[in-house]
Amino acid sequence: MTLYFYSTRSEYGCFSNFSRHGFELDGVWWPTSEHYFQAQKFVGTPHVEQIRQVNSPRDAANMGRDRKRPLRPDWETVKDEIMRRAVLKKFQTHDEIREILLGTGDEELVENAPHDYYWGCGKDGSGRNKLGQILMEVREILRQES
Ligand SMILES: Nc1nc(O)c(N)c(N[C@@H]2O[C@H](COP(=O)(O)O)[C@@H](O)[C@H]2O)n1
Repeated sequence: MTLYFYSTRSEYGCFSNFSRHGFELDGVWWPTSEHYFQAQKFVGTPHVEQIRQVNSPRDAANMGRDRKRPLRPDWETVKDEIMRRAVLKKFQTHDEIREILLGTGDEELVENAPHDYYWGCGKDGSGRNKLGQILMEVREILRQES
């Protein structure tokens, strides 16, 4: 069976990077994994702290996607690893969502994001579902740790 997630208000909403599950990484507290992921696009600049401090993950995403801020040149090669680090730390930090993730067993996890063909499955299901894949990798790591 495939388990789909997207909205933070629906079942498995805690799998979304927009879920309000903060964590400490790189010596500071991040309100969501979306904040961390978007901020890393601008590592070494003041935009990192600006994004960390915005209230909502939607605002963090809008800032991160705004190409008036110059994207770090190696972004395409580092973005998957950055997402993996953030998602792992999020689920290591919060017992209740770690149990939800482990409770999905070996089911396939898919981010049902209609406009995102990289992190999600896209409108027609043909997307790469990288976030779902990373969640399944993280689930395996957590299983080994438990
Ligand atoms: N809730 C939500 N809304 C969107 O519009 C989305 N694209 C996603 N997917 C998430 O977007 C993040 C990556 O975005 P960019 O690579 O900066 O475009 C990542 O958290 C996806 O899971 N979610």
